[in-house]
Amino acid sequence: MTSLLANDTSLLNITGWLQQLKQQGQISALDFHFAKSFASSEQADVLMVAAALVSNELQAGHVCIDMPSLAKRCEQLGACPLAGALEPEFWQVQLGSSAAVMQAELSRDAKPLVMQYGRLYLYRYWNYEQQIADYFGEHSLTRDYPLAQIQQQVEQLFSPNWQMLLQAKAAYSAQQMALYAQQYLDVNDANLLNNAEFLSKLAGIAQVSELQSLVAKIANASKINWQKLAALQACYQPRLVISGGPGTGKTTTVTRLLALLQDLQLSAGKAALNIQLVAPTGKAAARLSESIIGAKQQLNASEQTIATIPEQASTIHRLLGVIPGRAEFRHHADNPLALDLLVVDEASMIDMPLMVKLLAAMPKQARIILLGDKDQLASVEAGAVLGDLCAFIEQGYSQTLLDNLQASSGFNLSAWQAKQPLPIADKLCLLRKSYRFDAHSGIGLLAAAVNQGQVKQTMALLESRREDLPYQTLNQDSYKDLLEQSAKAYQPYLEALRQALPMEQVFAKFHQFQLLVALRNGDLGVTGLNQRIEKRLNQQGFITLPKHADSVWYAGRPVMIEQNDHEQQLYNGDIGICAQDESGQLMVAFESANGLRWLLPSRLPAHQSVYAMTVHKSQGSEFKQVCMLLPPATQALVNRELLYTAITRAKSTFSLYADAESISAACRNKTQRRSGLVERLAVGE
Ligand SMILES: Nc1ncnc2c1ncn2[C@@H]1O[C@H](COP(=O)(O)OP(=O)(O)OP(=O)(O)O)[C@@H](O)[C@H]1O
Repeated sequence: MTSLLANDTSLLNITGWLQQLKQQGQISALDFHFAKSFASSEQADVLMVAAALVSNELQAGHVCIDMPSLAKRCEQLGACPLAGALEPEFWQVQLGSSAAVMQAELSRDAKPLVMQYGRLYLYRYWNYEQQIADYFGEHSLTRDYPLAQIQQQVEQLFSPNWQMLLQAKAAYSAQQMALYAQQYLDVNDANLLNNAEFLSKLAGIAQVSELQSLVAKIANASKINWQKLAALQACYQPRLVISGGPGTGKTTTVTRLLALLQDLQLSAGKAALNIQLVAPTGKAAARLSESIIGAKQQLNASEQTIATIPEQASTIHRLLGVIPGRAEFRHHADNPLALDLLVVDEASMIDMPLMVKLLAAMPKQARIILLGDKDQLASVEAGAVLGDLCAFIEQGYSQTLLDNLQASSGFNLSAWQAKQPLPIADKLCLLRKSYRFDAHSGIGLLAAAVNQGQVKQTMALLESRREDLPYQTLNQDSYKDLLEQSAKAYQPYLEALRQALPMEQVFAKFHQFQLLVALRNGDLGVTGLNQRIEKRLNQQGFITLPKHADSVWYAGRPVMIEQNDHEQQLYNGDIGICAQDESGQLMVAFESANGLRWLLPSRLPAHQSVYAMTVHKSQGSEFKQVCMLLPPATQALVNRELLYTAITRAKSTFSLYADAESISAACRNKTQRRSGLVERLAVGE
């Protein structure tokens, strides 16, 4: 079928229209040139508009565009010279009959554009999505280890901290203790512990062994511990995604899970698994290493097993092997990684192209464990892979997996039997309990309220004046207060620098506090706030701004790298602090696994001062105190994931400067990134 307007005049009109959109900044030069590549095709007018818009969607993080959105975008952009373009059916009919569009339901002959389930893709992105759907849609259950061995090892690794329970018993009343023990031991039925007989027996206990035998009487069938289940799932499922909010024990669980698998390997007389740890950024990798080292110290396992768990994590880019100047990596399907098990932390930050490259480089039989928080901001680039995979996380498990999990845990999982079992659902586990925040922690409660979109509850928490949740409405006065508070919070690291304390201590003090914002520019964004905080610290004498207008460097300037530079081994998100060396020369220090690295300021790739940081850049980091400025609701960036991600970066205090309307908008606006991955996994493609 040829378009109604497929003639020279219409093509000129379309080209002019797209040109105008490019000049207005509505579409990029890349979108425009991609559109022009269809200029000599049949139905060129239709294809050019569709191509420009689908390409443009990638910049908003969408992997594809659906027909109603194509029509809506044409309406929003205005004056589209294509008759019928405001109707979804127009696009369905026109693209559905175009020779330049692969109809994925009918054929797999590659074409530049692809249509599937009413969505239009660039071929490359359709193919990425297909590879992820194939990887996670495959049936991959295994039974590599004997049941008795699994049961025994998992009990040992996940045994409760008895001393901690005994200490709690000394501090709590009988009723409080019953509640605490119920939560700590993951007992479903409160009456099992909160009854006269149990309480009187508990009261008489003084030794760990007595406590153990009392607790042993509570049948496993009345408990569910999701951390333990995640570890067991890994015994049967070589491809696993573990999602959980802050402090739900993702690192603790993965460390125990690795110990379990290594134990099983060693007791079967096999070689220990070659395990590698990665994260998307250097900062997140450093944090993963730190957490694994901490979790290993708590492990109830043999020294031999503990020694087989690695501590050093690297970035995904480093693992895959960057080739300077090339988009491909050294490791790919034809040159897979040499490993048996890969742990990938902060998986929500991984965009679709990088995820595909990582999965492609995995050896066929190797295990992969993705860790992350499905509710955090999605990756900066297109896709929301972790979120899409986790769409099935409450779906329940197949009979086979359920039988194995029940047999190895003793838990009653009948409520978790899937009505329609899907391979992807067998690969997911959600950790549901936070071990970091107790029931009274404002941060934990606030994160949960925002995540569930509860506006009233969120406002009530913020207005309750909790110590860990200082809140002020954003106005001129509170803006000044925010500058004052931020400058004050940064003084300790500058004081440490002035006293010439070791740089490690300067960094530790710097990381105690972080101001987070949504915008890059303007008074409410990174640039405006950086300038004002710098000015304030200069007035207070904590820094001395350079006299020459063309110089930006001074001792104490904290910077964040904004571009990967493989030669210098500096990566997007790395933080450095400027300081004088012995000769008085200004250098920038960076922390690394092998200690400090010092670089000349002139050697740094793109960077920016980092008194204020965007929430996006803060992913994978944690700070004792976080202060957030949420811009007015008119900003498209104000959404639930943004506020939730900012809150969950804070360990002890989260202070918010925002107006009520903006907080309410953030709670209500859940971002939807368009992709077809959920549908493809649901039909088991
Ligand atoms: N089963 C458990 N029993 C007692 N404490 C636990 C348990 N699991 C985790 N914790 C504690 O909770 C805290 C958070 O655990 P962990 O760091 O593993 O969580 P996480 O989900 O990786 O956190 P993050 O929010 O940093 O990603 C740690 O102090 C850890 O020791």
